[in-house]
Amino acid sequence: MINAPTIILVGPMGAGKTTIGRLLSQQLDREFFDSDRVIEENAGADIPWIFEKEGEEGFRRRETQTLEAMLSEEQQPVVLATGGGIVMKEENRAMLKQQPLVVYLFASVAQQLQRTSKSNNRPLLKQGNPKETLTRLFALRDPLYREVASVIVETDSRHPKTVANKVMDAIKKHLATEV
Ligand SMILES: Nc1ncnc2c1ncn2[C@@H]1O[C@H](COP(=O)(O)OP(=O)(O)O)[C@@H](O)[C@H]1O
Ligand SMILES: O=C(O)C1=C[C@@H](OP(=O)(O)O)[C@@H](O)[C@H](O)C1
Ligand SMILES: [Mg+2]
Repeated sequence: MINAPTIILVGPMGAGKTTIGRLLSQQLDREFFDSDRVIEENAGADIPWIFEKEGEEGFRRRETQTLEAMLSEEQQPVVLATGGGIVMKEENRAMLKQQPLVVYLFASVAQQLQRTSKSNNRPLLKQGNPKETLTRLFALRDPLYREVASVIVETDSRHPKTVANKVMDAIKKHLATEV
């Protein structure tokens, strides 16, 4: 595992990308990045503010720039959590597909709904009915997560530590079978 490449987490809002990414980075003693946090730091503003002032389009532009910068920098292997919409742009998917270790954290819509109901900082869930939004986005994005991922890990009804261990096992298995 010491030699494992950068681990990139994709999946819907509430899958646990940020939470599991941090745990994995601790277990592997690696740096952790979250594309959403990097976007916020570079913008000097939070995501709701960016959506309000620049629209989703402005946010997506920043997201692509951030992904590009993070993947092109020569760096030690890190753990990178992405935002749930990273797969919407073709150019992002092309970048992700070139990466050796992209993990899709799968969560059912019911579980996404439960986990995202605790916070207030996801602009896409602030308008309309969150269940309908998550259902619509899942139908659109689930095939795209599958398209870019090399490993899929189910997260429903599992404690974050259990999910992190499952990801580690799945990565080991994947790296062992890859030639
Ligand atoms: N496996 C899990 N079991 C229970 N709660 C979780 C799990 N993974 C994440 N959470 C919680 O769900 C919420 C959303 O998690 P987060 O890591 O922000 O997801 P994402 O980055 O994929 O949107 C947080 O409150 C987090 O503590
Ligand atoms: O699914 C999406 O389009 C988004 C997911 C969010 O990240 P998380 O998946 O970490 O919540 C964040 O990037 C933004 O609110 C948009
Ligand atoms: Mg997140």
